[in-house]
Amino acid sequence: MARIGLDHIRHAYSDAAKAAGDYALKEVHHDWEDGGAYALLGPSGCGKTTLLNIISGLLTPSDGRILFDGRDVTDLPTEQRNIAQVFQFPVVYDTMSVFDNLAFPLRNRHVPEAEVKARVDEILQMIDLAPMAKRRAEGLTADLKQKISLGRGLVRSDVNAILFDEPLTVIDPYMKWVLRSQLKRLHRQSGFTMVYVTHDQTEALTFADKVVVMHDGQIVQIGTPADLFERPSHTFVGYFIGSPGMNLLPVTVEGQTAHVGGEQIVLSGAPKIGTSSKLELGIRPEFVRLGTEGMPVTISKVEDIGRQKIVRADFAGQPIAIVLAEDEPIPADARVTFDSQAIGIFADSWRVETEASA
Ligand SMILES: Nc1ncnc2c1ncn2[C@@H]1O[C@H](COP(=O)(O)OP(=O)(O)OP(=O)(O)O)[C@@H](O)[C@H]1O
Repeated sequence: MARIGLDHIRHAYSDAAKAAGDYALKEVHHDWEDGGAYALLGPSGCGKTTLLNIISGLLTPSDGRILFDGRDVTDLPTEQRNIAQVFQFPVVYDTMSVFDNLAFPLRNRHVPEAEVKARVDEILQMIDLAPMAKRRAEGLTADLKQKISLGRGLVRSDVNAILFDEPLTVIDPYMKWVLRSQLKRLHRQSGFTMVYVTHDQTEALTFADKVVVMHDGQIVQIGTPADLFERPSHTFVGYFIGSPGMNLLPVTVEGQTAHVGGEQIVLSGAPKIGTSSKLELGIRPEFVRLGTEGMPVTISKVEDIGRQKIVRADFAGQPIAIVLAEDEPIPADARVTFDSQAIGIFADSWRVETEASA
């Protein structure tokens, strides 16, 4: 297993790139811990695959270096990086048995047959395919074939990292849930460094210890699922994570008071705002309280989503969402208060510290 160093990496698909906007991947500079489970999360086109391909060696970055445990591997081809990869669609040898498919990466490296058997048996148990070990892969469902691909990704114990590129795309929703939980368990048992690309927040949040949120070619935050929910660093993280996402309201700020339209909201501390041009107040729908006290709102819609209700309302001329428990009443003359500890102030999209939180 290895620590993955991303040393001032940038990538442009055109040689003529000059401005930041010409780069599919803007500067990335981070160290990912040995044995960590990282998910690269972001919408289509944000640069996830570009970054994954740079780690795997399918792409050479325009600038910067990639390091495995401090060793520069930037110019090494994929085969020499000692990584395992699991792709979106199963890569399975139909004519081989399930056992032989899993044994393939080990036999390829001339691992002694007794060791192959022990390791493959262990993986077969982990992915619940032991009863099918002798069956030919041909004719198995896509789910089962993808389980074999996952197992093959996990079979070697000497890899630097295992890279997963949207591995559950072809899997039906129930099986997705099962495999996601198994993968998390496998990570805990094995301690492999894992990097998992997805645009699905549920997948990222359930799999990863650290979620790497990407937006427009940049990493905007690396954090635990709780960090992303409680303290998003960027407005993109606020509205991309959560369902519905964070409410973002244009504000002006004077000392410890934020003004939204004609309403005043007292903050937990004075935000340290520099000369930024655009200020927003962020509050998650879960931390807006609806009752008979506070600031007026006009409710436009109530969506019943089972154990919760989502209330859509107009607050000081801005649309906001409020999450209520299913049995919470909605008063006729509804008003809102904001939990001051849950408010974030964002200047030009980035969270600013307050005197109390710094
Ligand atoms: N081979 C290529 N040549 C030119 N531009 C490319 C190439 N591959 C990707 N891009 C561009 O680089 C940007 C980042 O693409 P990338 O595939 O890394 O995003 P992604 O987040 O993985 O998206 P998806 O989830 O759709 O795969 C996009 O604007 C894309 O159009």
